[in-house]
Amino acid sequence: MLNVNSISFGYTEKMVLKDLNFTVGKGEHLSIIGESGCGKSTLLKLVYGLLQPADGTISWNDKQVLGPDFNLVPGEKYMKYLSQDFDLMPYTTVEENVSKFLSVFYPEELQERTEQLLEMIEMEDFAKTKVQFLSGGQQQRVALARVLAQEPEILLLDEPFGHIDNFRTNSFRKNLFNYLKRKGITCLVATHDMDDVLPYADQLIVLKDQEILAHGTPKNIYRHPKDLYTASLFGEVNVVPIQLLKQYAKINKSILVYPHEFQISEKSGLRVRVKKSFFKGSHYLHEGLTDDGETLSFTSRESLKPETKIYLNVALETINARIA
Ligand SMILES: Nc1ncnc2c1ncn2[C@@H]1O[C@H](COP(=O)(O)OP(=O)(O)OP(=O)(O)O)[C@@H](O)[C@H]1O
Repeated sequence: MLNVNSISFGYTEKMVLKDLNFTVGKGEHLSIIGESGCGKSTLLKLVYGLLQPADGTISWNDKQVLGPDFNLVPGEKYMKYLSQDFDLMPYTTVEENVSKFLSVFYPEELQERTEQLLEMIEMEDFAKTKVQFLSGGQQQRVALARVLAQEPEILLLDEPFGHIDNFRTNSFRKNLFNYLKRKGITCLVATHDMDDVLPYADQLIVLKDQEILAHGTPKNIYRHPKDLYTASLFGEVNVVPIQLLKQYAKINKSILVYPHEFQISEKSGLRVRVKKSFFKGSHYLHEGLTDDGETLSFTSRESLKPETKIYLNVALETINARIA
């Protein structure tokens, strides 16, 4: 188990992270999200031992991770960190880059493992291509296979699909996260992409103002966002006074409503005039104006003409869940 215990850190006197505490079990997937500059990469570097915490300890199975003050060559053997720099050998082939870390004493196994890893990154056809001739996204995939060839117990990934196009990302992401689960490799992923988080992460940490603002399962944090900051990390969100939705309500409070949580009615509810519509593939996202001049985002399956008047409603159970 990875144990991060009261970690604080600053590059200067100003702290970037303050008193962080969490644990990650063997084979678990933890995602770290938060606005740009909130300290996601810094946290991964601390866990890897590249930075020295000002306070606190980090340990893996009760063995302390030593930072650069105590470790001449920072980084632990059982842990791999894939940063934005890929650290590949450009003048050798994809195959050689990956197999370099496999044992040469078992040539058959070496060949099989290399093929397995190339299949996982969907680069079988590039086995004999020199890395210098690959695109950024392809290099990122090779870097990942190379790291996995070293069979780490923990893998730290910083924006792992940042250079890979959407077309590839979906299948590659699925291959990778399934592979890590199968092998029982613990992984910590710093990301902006909710498609990395919602389907795969066992735990989610939201960072803000040096601290952990929310910590739980992705489902729980998504369904019960603590505040606008957290909800906004998942996409568009509305802040709606309850009295606008239920006039009889005595509570003078606002709740967070995701666009798809509005139900559209032609008869009753909160009256809105459609202003703009955006085609999103599976649905339309609309911007509408209430009689009070508030802009709300909501979705529908069908297109809506500008200036159409419709009524929005939110299920009582959603309202109750958000008030709580
Ligand atoms: N080497 C450094 N020296 C000084 N300050 C740094 C250094 N690296 C990062 N910082 C600062 O520390 C803070 C956290 O940076 P970090 O890169 O960890 O954020 P992040 O959440 O990973 O951002 P992003 O999502 O944009 O990658 C930022 O304010 C950044 O400017």
